[in-house]
Amino acid sequence: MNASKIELVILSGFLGSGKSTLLKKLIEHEKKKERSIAVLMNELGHISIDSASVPANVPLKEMLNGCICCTMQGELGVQLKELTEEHDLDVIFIEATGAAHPLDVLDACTHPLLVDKLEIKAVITVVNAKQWYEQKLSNMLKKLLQHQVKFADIVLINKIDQINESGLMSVRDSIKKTNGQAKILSTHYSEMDCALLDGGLSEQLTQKNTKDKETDIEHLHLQTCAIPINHSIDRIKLNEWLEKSNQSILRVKGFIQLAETPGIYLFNYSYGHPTFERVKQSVNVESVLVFIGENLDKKALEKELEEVVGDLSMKNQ
Ligand SMILES: Nc1nc2c(ncn2[C@@H]2O[C@H](COP(=O)(O)OP(=O)(O)OP(=O)(O)O)[C@@H](O)[C@H]2O)c(=O)[nH]1
Repeated sequence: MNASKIELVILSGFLGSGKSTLLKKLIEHEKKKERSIAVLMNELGHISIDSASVPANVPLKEMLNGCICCTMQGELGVQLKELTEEHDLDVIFIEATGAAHPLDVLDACTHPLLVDKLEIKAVITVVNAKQWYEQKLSNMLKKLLQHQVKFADIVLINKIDQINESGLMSVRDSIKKTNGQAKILSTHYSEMDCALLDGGLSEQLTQKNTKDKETDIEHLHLQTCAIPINHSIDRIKLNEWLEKSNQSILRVKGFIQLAETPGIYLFNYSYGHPTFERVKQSVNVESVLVFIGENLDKKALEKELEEVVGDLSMKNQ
C-alpha cells in the first residue's frame, strides 16, 4: 500500500468554464510521471457527459444527479473512501459541479474517516474570463463565482481568446481583489503549467476554517433536464435557437448527430459559445442533450427544441 497520504486536487469553477478541459491536462501530466490517479466526478444531471474526458484505464467514480454542496456530501465521503480502499493511489482529482461551493466540497473531503488517508493538495478554480468581465449572471450566481475564486489556491482565468487585453487586465485585477493569495494564471483551453502542483503549494485553503463560510449564499437549485434526441440536428438552427430561447439556459452538453455530416458529435454550449467535437467511432453513446439552467421548464424546452429538430417522439425518416 501507498504509505504516504493520497493527494486530493479539487477542480472548481462555474458551468462550462473549462474544468474537464483542465482535468484532461492534469491526468496527462500525472500519467507522464507514472503516478496512480483516480477521478471523482459530480454532475448535476443523471447522465454523465464529462466522463468521456477520463481515459478508460483511470478509476472513475461518478456522483450524478445532485450537487455535492446540496445533497451529496455524505455520498462524496463514501465514494472517496471506496476509492482509497480499492486502489493504491497517489492522487485523486475531484471535479465538482459548476454549482458547487468549494468549501462544501472541502467539508465533505475532511471526514474523520478520511483525514489520515488524504491530503488536500489544492483547490483550482477555473473562471470564464468573459463571463467574469460581463457579470451578467443573477446576484446569487455572481456570489457563487466570487466564492469559488475566494477559496482557491490557483485561479485560472480561462478562455482568454474570448476577451480583449484590457478586459483581461480588468478581470485579473478584480480576481486579485477577490483573492489576493491565490496564484492567478491566464489560460487558453485551461493550459496551465501542471508542474505547479508538483511542489508544496501554500496550504492556505486547508488552513482556512471550513466553518468560516459566509452562509448567506443560499443553495442554488439549478435544474437539469436531459432530452433524448432521435433526429439529426441542423447546427445553425440549433445555435440560432439557443441564442434566442426564452429559457434561462446556462449550459448545454450532450451527444448529437448533425444533419450535414455523419458521425456523433460532443456538443458543448456555455455562455453563448457552441462547439461541436467529433467523437471517436469506437465510443458508443446515445444521442441526448443535457440542459442546465435556472427555473427550466422542461415541457416548454421540449416544445422549443421540437421546432428545431422535429417531433422528439418520432425518429428521423
Ligand atoms: N474558446 C475556448 N473554448 C474553451 C476554452 N477552454 C475550454 N473551452 C471549451 O468550452 C467548453 C466547456 O469546457 P469544459 O472543460 O467541458 O467545461 P466544464 O467547466 O467542465 O463544464 P461543466 O462540467 O458543465 O461545468 C468545451 O467545448 C471546451 O472545449 C478556451 O480557452 N477557449
